[in-house]
Amino acid sequence: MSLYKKIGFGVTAAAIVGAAIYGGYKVSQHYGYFQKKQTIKQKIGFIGSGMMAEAIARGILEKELVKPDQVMGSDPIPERREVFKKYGFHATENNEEVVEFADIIILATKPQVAEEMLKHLKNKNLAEEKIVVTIMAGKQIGWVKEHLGEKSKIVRVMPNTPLAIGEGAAGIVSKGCSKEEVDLVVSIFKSVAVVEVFEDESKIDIVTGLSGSGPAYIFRLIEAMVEGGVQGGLNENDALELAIQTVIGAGKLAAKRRAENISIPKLREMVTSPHGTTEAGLNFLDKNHFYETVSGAVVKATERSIELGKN
Ligand SMILES: NC(=O)C1=CN([C@@H]2O[C@H](COP(=O)(O)OP(=O)(O)OC[C@H]3O[C@@H](n4cnc5c(N)ncnc54)[C@H](OP(=O)(O)O)[C@@H]3O)[C@@H](O)[C@H]2O)C=CC1
Ligand SMILES: O=C(O)[C@@H]1CCC=N1
Repeated sequence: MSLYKKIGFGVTAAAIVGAAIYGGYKVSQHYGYFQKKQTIKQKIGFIGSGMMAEAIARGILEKELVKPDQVMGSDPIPERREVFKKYGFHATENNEEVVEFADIIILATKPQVAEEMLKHLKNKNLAEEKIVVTIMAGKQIGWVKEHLGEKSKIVRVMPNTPLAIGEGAAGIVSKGCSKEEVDLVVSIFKSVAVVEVFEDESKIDIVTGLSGSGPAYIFRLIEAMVEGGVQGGLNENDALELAIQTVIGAGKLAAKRRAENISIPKLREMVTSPHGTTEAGLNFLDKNHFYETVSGAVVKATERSIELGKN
């Protein structure tokens, strides 16, 4: 190819890429083709601007699904409102203001204060016009409908905090919504999470025990691995760096190899040399019921979710 042609091609390609990015398209890093950047026009309101509300709002902002002025959060705590304002979101003390503002209202208070919070949501338009998303552990759609009216359109979502960096996992069920309304909520969460949609609402309690609470189990695991490294003589910073990367690497490897039908036990075997170090570590875990302890934690958290739904 002549130098002129090479330069000509380069300039043309750069111009196409530039125009595409300007027009809201981005080049997929993985596949090298143009993708339309997903955006939504609906306004999102959070009742309760705590940890999970921030994770969702931050995640969808960083994905550029919404602009900051499409988001509002309410909270009685001034510091939480300040956190929301720092992202450029609207923030208020008044839940009614969120209901007025938003097309999609996310109920993000603790389940223990849900009854009190719902009692005060008296906005007449809520039932007919708005989609209500509840992320509250345990609280069933039927229970929310008792407060907001039979006609209300409710989607129950169980997210987790890695949504904040686009690496979440979420379970979704809905009642009283059109297919388009459910698809809209699913697409919002899909922009920042792997999403499983269920028919049977009781699955959401299990999702809560597994992936909703799950990040905390992994953080506890990291804490314990760091402790082991420090006991062996590493400094805490090095131990933390290595433990975090081990969790990231193992998680990514599990995801990639799963796509190639390589099972998790097989991946474990690939680390475990006969009579080697891993075997010694795993034997200690087994002797101390690690497997039953972790699966039991998921069951206990699931049971707590069911219990929270009864109160
Ligand atoms: N954190 C997580 O990883 C996940 C949480 N969830 C669910 O998300 C919900 C929120 O959890 P999380 O973010 O951790 O909790 P937070 O306590 O961090 O957030 C809730 C916020 O709501 C405020 N609040 C209390 N009452 C009201 C009210 N009447 N109106 C408006 N705001 C109010 C709270 O203030 P104050 O502290 O004064 O009560 C608090 O700032 C829970 O229902 C939880 O089950 C679901 C999945 C994962
Ligand atoms: O601990 C909780 O109750 C909430 C629900 C899932 C994660 N955090």
